[in-house]
Amino acid sequence: MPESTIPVLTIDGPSGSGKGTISRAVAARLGWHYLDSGALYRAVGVAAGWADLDLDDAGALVRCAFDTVVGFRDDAAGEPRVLVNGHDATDELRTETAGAAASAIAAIPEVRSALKERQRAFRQAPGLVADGRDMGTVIFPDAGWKVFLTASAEERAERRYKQLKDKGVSVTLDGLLREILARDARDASRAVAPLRPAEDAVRIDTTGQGIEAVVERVLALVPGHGA
Ligand SMILES: Nc1ncnc2c1ncn2[C@@H]1O[C@H](COP(=O)(O)OP(=O)(O)OP(=O)(O)O)[C@@H](O)[C@H]1O
Ligand SMILES: Nc1ccn([C@H]2C[C@H](O)[C@@H](COP(=O)(O)O)O2)c(=O)n1
Repeated sequence: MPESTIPVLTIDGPSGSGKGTISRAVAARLGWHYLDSGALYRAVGVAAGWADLDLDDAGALVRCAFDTVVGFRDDAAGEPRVLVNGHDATDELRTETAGAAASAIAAIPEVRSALKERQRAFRQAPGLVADGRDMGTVIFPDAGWKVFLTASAEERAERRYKQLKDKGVSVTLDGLLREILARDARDASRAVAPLRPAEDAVRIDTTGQGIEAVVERVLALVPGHGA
């Protein structure tokens, strides 16, 4: 099947809007592949940290983006794991520190270019669900279905708070809200591929909506897959 005819559904949105959760569930229901593009940016940020690189050294970060090897696999319990340069970095990748580092390096245009083809290579039959910030605008502008997920910043902070508490991570709700607002501002204001809905994206505000309801709303967009 020529790559351009393989169906793609993109789900973009700010941090904590539920992109990863919804995309994974929708991909499973469709039997399609899943791309967590944020994990690629987080992996470069984490690899840069391991190599003690300066987050202001754009040249070194671009080299790091080209050199960092990222692998995705499910463990025996079916939980997704991410390998960075052969090491299981799943837990480190999910920290707020890694998210902030990813957001900072993602503002460097050459880092974005370095990751572009790697993301497009995930377009494999029978289809792909891709989540991130620029999936519908830059990486897969020809996607058949585009979603832009939102939720109030307060609800997103509460979701993250609950998620981290459940993992035994000590955080405060106020601190998380500040981090979420700072990351939204940085991701939306950068010059290249800023966080914004594609013109043809369907916007879904998930504030007060459960995960299953959102999954059904997204699936309803794909002919033959609604409830
Ligand atoms: N509609 C929803 N209602 C309640 N909780 C939700 C909903 N969607 C997602 N969540 C929960 O919110 C948390 C964050 O979701 P998720 O990691 O999918 O967000 P994200 O947009 O991918 O965030 P990030 O961009 O930071 O990776 C998870 O604990 C998830 O279970
Ligand atoms: N398509 C993407 C995906 C991610 N980023 C950057 C900006 C985010 O703050 C950071 C972490 O992403 P997350 O794992 O929270 O989805 O990575 C981006 O610029 N473009």
